[in-house]
Amino acid sequence: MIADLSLYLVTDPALCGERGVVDTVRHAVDGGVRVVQLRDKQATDAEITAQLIELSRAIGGRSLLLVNDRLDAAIAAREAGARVDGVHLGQGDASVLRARSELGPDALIGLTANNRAHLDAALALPAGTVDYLGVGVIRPTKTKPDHPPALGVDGFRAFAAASPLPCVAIGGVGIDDTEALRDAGAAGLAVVSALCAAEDPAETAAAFVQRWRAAGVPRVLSIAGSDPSGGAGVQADLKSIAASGGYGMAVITALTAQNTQGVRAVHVPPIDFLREQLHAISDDIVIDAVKIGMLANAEVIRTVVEWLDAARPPIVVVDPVMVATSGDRLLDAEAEHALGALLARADVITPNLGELGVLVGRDIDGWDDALAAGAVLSTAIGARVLVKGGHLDGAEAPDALIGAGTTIEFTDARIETRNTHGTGCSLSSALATRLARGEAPDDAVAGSRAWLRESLREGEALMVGRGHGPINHFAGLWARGGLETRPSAEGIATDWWERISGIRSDIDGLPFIRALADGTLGREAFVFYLEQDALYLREYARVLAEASRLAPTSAEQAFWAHSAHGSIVGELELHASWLTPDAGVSAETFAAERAPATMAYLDHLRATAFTGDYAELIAAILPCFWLYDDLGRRLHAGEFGEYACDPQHPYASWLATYADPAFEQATVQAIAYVAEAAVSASPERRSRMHRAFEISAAHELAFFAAPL
Ligand SMILES: Cc1ncc(COP(=O)(O)OP(=O)(O)O)c(N)n1
Ligand SMILES: Cc1nc(C(=O)O)sc1CCOP(=O)(O)O
Ligand SMILES: [Mg+2]
Repeated sequence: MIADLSLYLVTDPALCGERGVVDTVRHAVDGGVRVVQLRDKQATDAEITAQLIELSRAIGGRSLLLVNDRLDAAIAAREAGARVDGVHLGQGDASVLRARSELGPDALIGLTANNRAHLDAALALPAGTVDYLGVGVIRPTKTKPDHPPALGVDGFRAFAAASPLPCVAIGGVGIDDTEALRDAGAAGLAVVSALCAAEDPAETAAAFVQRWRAAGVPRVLSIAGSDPSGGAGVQADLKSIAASGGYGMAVITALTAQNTQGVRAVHVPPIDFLREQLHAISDDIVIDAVKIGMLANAEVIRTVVEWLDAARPPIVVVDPVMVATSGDRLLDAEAEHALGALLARADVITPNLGELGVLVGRDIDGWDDALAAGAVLSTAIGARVLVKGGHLDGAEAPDALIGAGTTIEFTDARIETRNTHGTGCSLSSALATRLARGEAPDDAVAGSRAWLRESLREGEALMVGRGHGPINHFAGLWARGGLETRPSAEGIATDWWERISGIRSDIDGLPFIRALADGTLGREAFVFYLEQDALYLREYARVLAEASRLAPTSAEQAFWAHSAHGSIVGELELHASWLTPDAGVSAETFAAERAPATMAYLDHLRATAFTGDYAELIAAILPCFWLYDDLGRRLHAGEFGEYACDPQHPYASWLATYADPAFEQATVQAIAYVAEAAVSASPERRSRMHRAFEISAAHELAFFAAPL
């Protein structure tokens, strides 16, 4: 394990005063100290051993524990069962070679180096003998009166630049040195008086940690499954971490074969390989935060828990991936049980309402109930809970950060988009990164949510997949960097047409279409269809007229008005030519009942017209043009059989109306108007347009299916 040396407390009994060393250490570790070095020049070895045993208990594995100078005392404390992780030795102290030999390869051994000669000597030692260098003094300090000449920050920078070993800055280090020393290459700050003499060591340590984190690029490890479509899993985590200002790393717990339409297969590699991945990272890289996502089974969960206890990352965010978008439970009972141990090691968990329900053992009934359940869970696991309300119905999309006796709610208008794949993964990764940058929890949630909303709004432009597409993790960065890419009108039209390919093939396969094409369609079904078409066209004409009224240009106003005229003329011709008494149709066709499919379609169009949004309305209007034109030309071109082109076909004259060149031209124009409106629309409005378009296409399918 590589040690996190970021905040390194060296104790001094005099400076700890009446509070004493143990309580000072306990509070400082509570505040985020990562290494404790017991330093006491007056105590006997036996006394040092006893203090190490007491400190080991007080720290409880939450920080590393070293001892200054006293190698034998460290050995004795270990033999007494204390967890003593290593020693720090000076130039005149015991040999680091002996320390390594006595304490073993996993011990943390530090060596003081105040000048170039010390550095060269350290580098001449066998590799792996020394883990880090204590380099000082940065400035004169009373804590060590016999200190060597001050290096200053620049002297430290030069030293660190020449050292392949991590360098911890020591000697006169205060909180205001944090940024400069981290920038100078420090692997950590070793402080004595700044913490031992502090009125509140926990608060002071936390302040040091916040400044240290804010001064660097957080190294964030995602432990999750792989989503080859790039929208969720480690792929989304890495994008989210990078977009939030972190350096992302990823350990893969499971391989999935999935796309925007669902998961096809899951492969869980051998558990030893997961363990190897985890240790490969923690043996080499200081981890500032971990985000844990999909853990496929109990064995994977236990392996991750075991590693967490060894690696002790300072920030752990768990996205309890337990319930699929479909509502299916993703973990078996054993895994759900094992999850408890993982949650107990989390700083924040981010369940959606389904996952919250599983974790508290009951269904969640609305937002207030979710808040209550979140509070229960937070108390039970001793961590903050970010309850995600995205699955709630309604115009609002709330979240709430619950924990430490507070509930902070965040709410915004829901963003209407189908491109929500990986939203949960992305939010939790952004949150972990922001926490590792030193942001306060509520600020980190607010910032992550704002970034996520921008990414959701821009997801449509990516045009990824035919199902629930991904968010655009870098939308904001691209916009600010001049890299924003707007889709072309042609690209949008192609994408939208492709996205209804399933509906289009379903229409082709309908009995009604097949029977119409091969001439076997019964008279009754045909007349039913004509009647419904007549009822539809009369109302469709009104919707087209509304589009004309809303149109932003006179050309579009004229086009939609002309189309409205064409629709009502078409309806009238239906009557004149087909809906006649000798066709066995009553003159009062409009007394005919609107079939459910007709009613639903018209309701969708009228509801869209009611929004007053021109772009959304013409998107809803478009499928009627596009699908009829496409179907008619293919029918007429013989794609459904040559007979459809035969003048002897019982419906030859009807089929001929489908292939009208004027209608084809009108369709091309309608597509152009919609695509141009989509290009200039905001991503959110474009998403609403696309949704209206897709719903209309689905109604077309139902309309063609109704007669048979
Ligand atoms: C982290 C760290 N760096 C340097 C020292 C100084 O150790 P040493 O040179 O052994 O001097 P004394 O501490 O013994 O006075 C340190 N203790 N820790
Ligand atoms: C223990 C120690 N070693 C130093 C070295 O330069 O090797 S300076 C030092 C004391 C640092 O105390 P304070 O943080 O209160 O300045
Ligand atoms: Mg010493």
